[in-house]
Amino acid sequence: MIEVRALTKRYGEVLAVDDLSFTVESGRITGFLGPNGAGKSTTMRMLLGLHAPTSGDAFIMGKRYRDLRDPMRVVGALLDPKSAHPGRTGRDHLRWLCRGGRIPLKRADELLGRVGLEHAADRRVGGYSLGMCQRLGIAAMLLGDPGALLLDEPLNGLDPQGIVWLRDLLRGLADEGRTVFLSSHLMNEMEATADHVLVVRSGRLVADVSAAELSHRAGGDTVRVTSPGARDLETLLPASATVTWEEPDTFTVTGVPAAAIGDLAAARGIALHELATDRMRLEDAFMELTARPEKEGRR
Ligand SMILES: Nc1ncnc2c1ncn2[C@@H]1O[C@H](COP(=O)(O)OP(=O)(O)OP(=O)(O)O)[C@@H](O)[C@H]1O
Repeated sequence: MIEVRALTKRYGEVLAVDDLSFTVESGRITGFLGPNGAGKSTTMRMLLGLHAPTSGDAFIMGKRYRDLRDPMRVVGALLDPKSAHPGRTGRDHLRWLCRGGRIPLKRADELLGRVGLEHAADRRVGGYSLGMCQRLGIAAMLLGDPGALLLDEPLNGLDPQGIVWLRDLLRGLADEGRTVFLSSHLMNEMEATADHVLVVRSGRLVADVSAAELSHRAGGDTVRVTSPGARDLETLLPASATVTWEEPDTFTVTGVPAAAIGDLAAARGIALHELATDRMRLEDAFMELTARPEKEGRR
């Protein structure tokens, strides 16, 4: 579990984190979402003892980072994928971290295999692609088999296969009961990855909700339906549905999920030529939450 209480960080005139309080539960993936400059990295750095808070507290598994006796075994972090020394090989980098954390050196090879870098283990990190650096960073994060994981924008620089791979890995880690906390500035990315989302704006928490709840706040998804029997289908929709006609055979509808529309059409033998959920609505919900028309929250 990760806990932040009234955490505040001021850099001169800039209030980067403003009286932030939240809890990140174990056993699920929690997204830390906010536009650039919202204070996500600063919060993570304070959790990891890299920056001192101006006031407030940050706890990992019930303790301040500086009070952890064996930090690599409690928390793993992926902050800057390019932090490994470019002149070292991937294996040497991980072994060097093992030595610092009093972790058996064989963990380096175990993790290189787990992240799919065994073939590049003896190449210098300077020649790694960004995606390979991310994988090496993830291996480093997991060396101590920690219960809490913090990842700052981990999906940046990964190709689509890499994104799916990382999502599966994080899901597996959460299913093992670990606390998985990752930041992003992209709502759609979070929606596909996280179970729960903390939204920050100007250093303040503006939402602490499930991804489904955030979608609900946007008024639910809009579903686009094209069917030669569209008029008939409309008459079958529940009272909660709000229909907007776009073409003689096409309407968009809110208040009823796509699956329910598909089931209705199937039950009445109505052919569907298109049944699509507009995911952009979720992005809209996020934009609305994080829009900053005035310098709200800054003092
Ligand atoms: N070391 C620093 N000195 C001065 N200001 C800083 C420092 N680090 C961050 N800031 C400022 O604090 C605010 C929050 O930055 P932070 O990097 O935590 O945001 P973020 O949500 O992680 O954004 P991004 O996605 O761009 O990394 C920004 O206004 C930033 O310019």
